[in-house]
Amino acid sequence: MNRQIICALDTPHLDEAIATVRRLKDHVGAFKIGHALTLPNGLEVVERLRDAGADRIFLDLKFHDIPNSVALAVREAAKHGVWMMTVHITGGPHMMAAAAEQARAFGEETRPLLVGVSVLTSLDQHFLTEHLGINRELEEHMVQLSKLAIENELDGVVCSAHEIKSIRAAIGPRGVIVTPGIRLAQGDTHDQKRVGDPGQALADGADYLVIGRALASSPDIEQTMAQLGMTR
Ligand SMILES: O=c1ccn([C@@H]2O[C@H](COP(=O)(O)O)[C@@H](O)[C@H]2O)c(=O)[nH]1
Repeated sequence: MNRQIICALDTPHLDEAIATVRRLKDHVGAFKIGHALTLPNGLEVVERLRDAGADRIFLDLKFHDIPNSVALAVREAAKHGVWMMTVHITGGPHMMAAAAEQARAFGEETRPLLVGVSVLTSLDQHFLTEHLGINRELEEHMVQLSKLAIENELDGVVCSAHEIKSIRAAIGPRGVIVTPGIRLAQGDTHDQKRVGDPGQALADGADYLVIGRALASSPDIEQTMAQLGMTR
């Protein structure tokens, strides 16, 4: 079991998600669900996955709206007892503060952790510069947005393996860093642009690693965890 690994359940099929939870619950610390699973099945999937053995559920719906709408969404999602949730940092300071206030209303022990998303791991510098017209370096952009997230009461941020060190230096030891886009050296990068090695990501300061396809499609989980260097 490695409690720092979060397995992404990217499927619309609840039966498949439940089977993956049963297969991996003794190997990983949490399971992440998003739109693919919740849109066809509703947020009741949280209870169903918990019944299957998923103690910690990360609801990755990446809320991005005006403060009032995001606050309402966070409150409704938190009622399901999820462990972690995502909001977009570019929703702005008022939106993040409103989300954090709602999460905190559920009590320190049971409230969800809120982490902020800035530049998705499927994007690169070219997109940022050419299509969004942002002229600073992607890493610097993410450092500034990550600082904004912590200043506005989020618990942490999502970033790729490329930015962990500089974001950790900027937000300090207490901010939670969650890193998707984790791949083996020779692994298929799929639709991800900014990928990294699991051991290096943890050494650089990530608290949690999100791994989807490599785990969910693994025919031999013991072997895949060993290849990832994640058996401790
Ligand atoms: O910037 C981001 C934010 C979230 N994700 C999510 O992580 C997993 C990655 O899946 P893989 O199969 O390991 O690529 C997926 O659920 C994304 O929604 C991300 O990849 N990048």
